Amino acid sequence: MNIRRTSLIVFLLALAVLPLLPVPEFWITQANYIGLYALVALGLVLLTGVAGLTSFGQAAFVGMGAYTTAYLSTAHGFSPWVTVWIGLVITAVFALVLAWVTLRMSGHYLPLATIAWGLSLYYTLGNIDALGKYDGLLGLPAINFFGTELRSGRSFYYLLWVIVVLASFATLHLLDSRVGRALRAVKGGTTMAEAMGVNTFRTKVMAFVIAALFAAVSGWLFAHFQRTVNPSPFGLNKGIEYLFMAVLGGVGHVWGAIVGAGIVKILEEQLQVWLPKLMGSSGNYEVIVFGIVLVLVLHYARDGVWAFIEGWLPPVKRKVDWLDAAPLAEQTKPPQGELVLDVQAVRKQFGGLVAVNDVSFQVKAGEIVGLIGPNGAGKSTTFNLVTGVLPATSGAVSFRGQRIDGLASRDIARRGLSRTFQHVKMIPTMTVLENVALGAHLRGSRGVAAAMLRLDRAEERSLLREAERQLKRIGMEQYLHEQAGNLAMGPQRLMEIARALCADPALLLLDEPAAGLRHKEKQALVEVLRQLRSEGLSILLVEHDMDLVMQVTDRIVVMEFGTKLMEGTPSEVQASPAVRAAYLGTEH
Ligand SMILES: Nc1ncnc2c1ncn2[C@@H]1O[C@H](COP(=O)(O)OP(=O)(O)OP(=O)(O)O)[C@@H](O)[C@H]1O
Repeated sequence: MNIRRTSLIVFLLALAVLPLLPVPEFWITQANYIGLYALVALGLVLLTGVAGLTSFGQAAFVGMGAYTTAYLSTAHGFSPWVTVWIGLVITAVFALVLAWVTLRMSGHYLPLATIAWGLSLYYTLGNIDALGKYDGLLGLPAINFFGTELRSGRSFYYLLWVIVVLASFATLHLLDSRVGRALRAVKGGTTMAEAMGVNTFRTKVMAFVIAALFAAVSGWLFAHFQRTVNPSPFGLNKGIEYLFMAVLGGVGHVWGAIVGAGIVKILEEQLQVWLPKLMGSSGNYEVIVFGIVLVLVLHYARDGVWAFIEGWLPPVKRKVDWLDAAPLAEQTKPPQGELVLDVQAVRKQFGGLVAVNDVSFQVKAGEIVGLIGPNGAGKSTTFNLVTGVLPATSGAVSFRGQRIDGLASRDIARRGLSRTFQHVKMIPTMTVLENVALGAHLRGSRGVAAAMLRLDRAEERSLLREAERQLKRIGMEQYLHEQAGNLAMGPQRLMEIARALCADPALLLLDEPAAGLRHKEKQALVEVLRQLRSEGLSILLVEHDMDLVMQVTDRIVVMEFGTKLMEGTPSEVQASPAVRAAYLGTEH
């Protein structure tokens, strides 16, 4: 048995036996608070650590769960087992609205909006008569668990920690799934994820809602643990503290949430005892210490405490369980010679600059077309117009007879057009296999619930099988379990091609695939491209390496200053004085 599994079992056993030991009640209370906090921090692992979205407003969602159950159980006699669901629904609605409004906007809108949300809920709760204003509500019932009232800290402990452990495993399962890969892809910007067919907005909203729901469950438990609620634990300060726990523990790691919650709770307790003694007066001095610790952590240990623990553990090795998985369905491919891509007088203006000036060209099934030109000629912009990254100012782009200009990248990807990037875009902390499996996102359909409950395994095995098949197709099977971030530039670019192939495209768009490659790697790339063409794939290739372009392309479109200079076979282009002049920068 490996050390990871052993450590996990030891941890779970320790959790299970703690209340049975003759430890002081105070320990149990501490452990309960750690569990309550860990549940909120767990949501932040998904939201901030994995999806890269910062929220200071989680305490407000805790308050929502707590106050819903407090009010309904005291004023209307609802059972906590009913109020938990009502709290979750109310929280989901608020989280959806908040996410809907703020997540479309980039930059600092979300953190700012969550600060506003944290502040406003606190003052709202404190001003509603029915909720007891700042005094809050008293006399909440204890949770009744199959006839047993969970009144003592020890009995409450089990319900709480079972929920925390289940939520941790559900989060781990989610991260190791189709949706989890999409969520990780969102962090580095939306372009790559969208090109792989991920609806990045929906994915972010999903993360926000899940984090809010975890917080609401924590609030529900908190309310019935304390048996009283008031607004102060749900204010902005606490929201910042939750974020601190997640960052300190290791914001990208599920177990970091528990570690962070544990450290903060114990530290807080100790500091509250010692600091007033040291300072000679009472006050919230621990907040100052937390601030300093946070700055130090962000400076010296960005990945938090868990990263250190992780460093001691052996690397996770994925079990190969997909060899007999059902193959994914494939789209019917266009017959050789059929018009695949038709670019008609496409134009892009950036203010006064015409980056692409009424350019037209076509790509037929089974051919490799090169798009070349000096720096700044407009190749990448043309590429982005075709793939939906940029909207065209005018002109038309059709793919297999249907207009695709104006469509989102992910909708274009769905039609069978897949791409790589000039600067490799990948998830460095995932393995090569997982990165490539992201390319097959649109070929799967299982969502969050299936992933959390591990009901997505059959589909997941098929996706991984396909990823392995594509890696083998381009000769990269030896890198399957390597962390993508450890790869040299050549294999990284090949990995991007495998990822694009995983989408089962009819047309592959490669943006400077040979950039940064060594001679041998370029030769390998030439072989890969030829092989793909022989398998009937069409390829549009933007490339600066003339040697490679001349070796693999059937036709070449030359651009200069945003316009199409000429189009022809490699030998025609090589013989053209105009092309030579364009590259040498002389008049023609
Ligand atoms: N978002 C943008 N805003 C303003 N100008 C832009 C933008 N993107 C590109 N341009 C300009 O459009 C022109 C074409 O750029 P583009 O990147 O398409 O050229 P390229 O042929 O791909 O060049 P390279 O080979 O260096 O990648 C350049 O003058 C560039 O500065």
